[in-house]
Amino acid sequence: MPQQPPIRVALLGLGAIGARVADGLRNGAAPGAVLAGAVVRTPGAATARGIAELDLDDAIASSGLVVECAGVPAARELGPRVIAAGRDLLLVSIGALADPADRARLLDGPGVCRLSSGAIGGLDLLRAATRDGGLARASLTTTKRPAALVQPWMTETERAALLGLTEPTRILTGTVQDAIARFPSSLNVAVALAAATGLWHETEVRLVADPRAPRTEHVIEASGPAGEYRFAAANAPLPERPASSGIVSQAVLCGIADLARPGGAFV
Ligand SMILES: NC(=O)C1=CN([C@@H]2O[C@H](COP(=O)(O)OP(=O)(O)OC[C@H]3O[C@@H](n4cnc5c(N)ncnc54)[C@H](O)[C@@H]3O)[C@@H](O)[C@H]2O)C=CC1
Ligand SMILES: O=C([O-])CC(=O)C(=O)O
Repeated sequence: MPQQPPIRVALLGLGAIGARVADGLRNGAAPGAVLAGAVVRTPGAATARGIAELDLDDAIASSGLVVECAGVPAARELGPRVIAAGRDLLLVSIGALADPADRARLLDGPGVCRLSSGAIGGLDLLRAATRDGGLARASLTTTKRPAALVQPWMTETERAALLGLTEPTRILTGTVQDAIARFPSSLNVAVALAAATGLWHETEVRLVADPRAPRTEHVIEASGPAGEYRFAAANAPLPERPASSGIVSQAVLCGIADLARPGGAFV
């Protein structure tokens, strides 16, 4: 069989997850894929790591796949440009799909937008369960350390209260839209759950700040005529950025590998 040329991957964002994905690509962790370069916000941040620094147009032109790991605002702003140019996009900041207009710009092509499973699992089963009205309701309960949940919109008093917690405390109960608006770098998983089930308005999101939580937990519960489902993940947080789970870069590398060498993937 003739060998396929490797798929060239451009990263959008080179923070905690992006840097690990870049290292994985350079170490052969996604066979059939090579790193073309990265789009960064701080000039020099990619070249300092020996990675070609690209602007978005270069990234689109010089790659077969753009992998977004730059956060929800960047995904909303730049993701649609990738798709409009006909280039495929692997989205990690799934929160960019929360707004229906952004969702259409990202999902309606001509480029293909793939969604990373990121920090959670069970989305394939829930997607199947939701067909023919099989799911009526869903919830996500996420637990993280308080320091990982501090947000720019918090007042000094709110921030101090969060950091001073001594017991597990629920700090959000709301819709998927509330969750991603208030915690855009912590609750992409809520939007991933809604994207899989279509239960954009019927999903309740709860966020718990636990000063003693050794891991980041995501518990998904869903039910309806199709059955009852419960998935729990307890992920080790990234040491350099505890807001993100360590598993996410591996999920992204699995996704890239599946796109580079189709076959054997669960779909
Ligand atoms: N789907 C999921 O399960 C998960 C999704 N995420 C998403 O991944 C994002 C990245 O996570 P981390 O790497 O931990 O965050 P991070 O803050 O370490 O990295 C984000 C990087 O993107 C860069 N960036 C921001 N805007 C940019 C732009 N316009 N152009 C180029 N670079 C830009 C920042 O400078 C930073 O280096 C999170 O903000 C979140 O949206 C994170 C964890 C789980
Ligand atoms: O990494 C995680 O555990 C989840 C996360 O930050 C997100 O969904 O934005």
